[in-house]
Amino acid sequence: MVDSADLAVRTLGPCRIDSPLAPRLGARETTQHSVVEEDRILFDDTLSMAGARGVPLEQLPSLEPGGPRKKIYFDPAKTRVGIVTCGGLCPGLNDVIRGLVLELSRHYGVRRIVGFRNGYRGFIPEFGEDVLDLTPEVVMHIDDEGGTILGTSRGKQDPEAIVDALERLNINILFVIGGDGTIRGAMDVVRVVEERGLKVAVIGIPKTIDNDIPYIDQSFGFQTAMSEATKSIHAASVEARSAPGGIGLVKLMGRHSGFIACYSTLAKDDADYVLIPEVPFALDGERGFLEHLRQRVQERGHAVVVVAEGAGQEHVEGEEPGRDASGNVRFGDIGRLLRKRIIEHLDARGVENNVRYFDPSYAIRSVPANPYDSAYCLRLAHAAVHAAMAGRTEVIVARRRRRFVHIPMGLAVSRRNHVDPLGDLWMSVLEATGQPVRFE
Ligand SMILES: Nc1ncnc2c1ncn2[C@@H]1O[C@H](COP(=O)(O)OP(=O)(O)O)[C@@H](O)[C@H]1O
Ligand SMILES: O=P(O)(O)OC[C@H]1O[C@](O)(COP(=O)(O)O)[C@@H](O)[C@@H]1O
Ligand SMILES: [Mg+2]
Repeated sequence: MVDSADLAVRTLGPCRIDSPLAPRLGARETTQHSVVEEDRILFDDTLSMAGARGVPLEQLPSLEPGGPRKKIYFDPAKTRVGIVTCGGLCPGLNDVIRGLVLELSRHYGVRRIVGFRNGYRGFIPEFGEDVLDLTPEVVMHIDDEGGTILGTSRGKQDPEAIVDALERLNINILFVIGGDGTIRGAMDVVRVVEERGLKVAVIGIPKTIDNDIPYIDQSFGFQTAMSEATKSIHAASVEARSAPGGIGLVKLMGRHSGFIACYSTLAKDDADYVLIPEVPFALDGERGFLEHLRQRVQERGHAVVVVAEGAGQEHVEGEEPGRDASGNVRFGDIGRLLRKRIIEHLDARGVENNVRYFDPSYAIRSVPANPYDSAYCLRLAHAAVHAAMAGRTEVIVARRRRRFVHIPMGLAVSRRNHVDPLGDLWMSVLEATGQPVRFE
């Protein structure tokens, strides 16, 4: 259970410098549209959860609000900033980089901003990566392209060497744009910064198309990625409806979470089945998936199946793809397994079938952000700059229940965000597809 200690935000010290944005903050007060910096945002949002704490109102766990402060910690004229992007691609990475540079330059007057290339390896001399000077002119139109102008990578790097690079370049603010692994790497950097008694702020902007980062509404880029995924689901539906016994089968990314599969199905209500990592399913047997699919195809003449890449791994044992450079599990190919098993099952029963397999894989994450995610990325970048200039560290900036907040990194990596099989989202998917609650 999350408590107040989990939500405490670390700071480098008192804020004594007038913020350039202070004149804009004078008349503000806490409303449903804004929160003043002295206020806090309740963590629990139902009476039952708040009541279960059994503590007075002021002791309920609460989050520090994001947004500009009247006073800041860093002197903009003496501030040098580093930016790094790590892990898998996600629509909006360039939007975040652009937003950070424009906010730092235009509103705080920070002039020295560098980008580290290819993830954390950009700090390590052996990789010979030069840094990239980031100015408004350099970043102005980078949001038109997917990917990241800095490049990215996976694989743990030595935090001591990373902090050596920060010291060599006199960097006192580091923005890390990445997912769970990146945030863990940032925590290692914070530890070394403290051991050396340095005053360096490390702020995370949570990134992943998987939406597997907890305690936030949705990670940036997720909406764009799931929108891209709907194109494959629609194509699968067209193929399935255009052939006797047509079956469209779509495999989608998402790692150990089924959010992309769920939302892209709800958006393009063409799927008859959604299979996700969070809900096991039996393939065989009278109540298994294959038999149910056979009946659906014989009744309707076609069907669409959406499967998340991490689903049904118990059916692809023996394929030992191992782990990637960051230690993330690599999955057996559930898409190809399902394709094979569906054809075998229907052929054996003399049921005509034409299976069309779609694996959009990287196509959903290498596109530019849609306008919604672009706006979201810009606001996240603004919040990250405000947090850093106010001397916060070891936090990610996030939107939680429509409010921008500071979430300690330790909490952000304490668990993974999953589709709750008993939650509203999965209920909606079952209602949309009409599939049984369980295949067993
Ligand atoms: N457990 C960890 N501890 C420290 N650093 C990590 C850890 N896992 C990953 N990293 C660092 O974070 C980077 C990205 O992590 P990864 O899990 O691949 O992607 P993402 O952060 O997008 O989920 C890796 O290049 C690695 O340097
Ligand atoms: O980019 P790689 O190494 O092929 O890994 C693919 C994985 O990256 C992702 O696209 C995004 O993962 P991260 O955001 O955690 O990096 C996953 O959905 C997918 O399983
Ligand atoms: Mg990740």
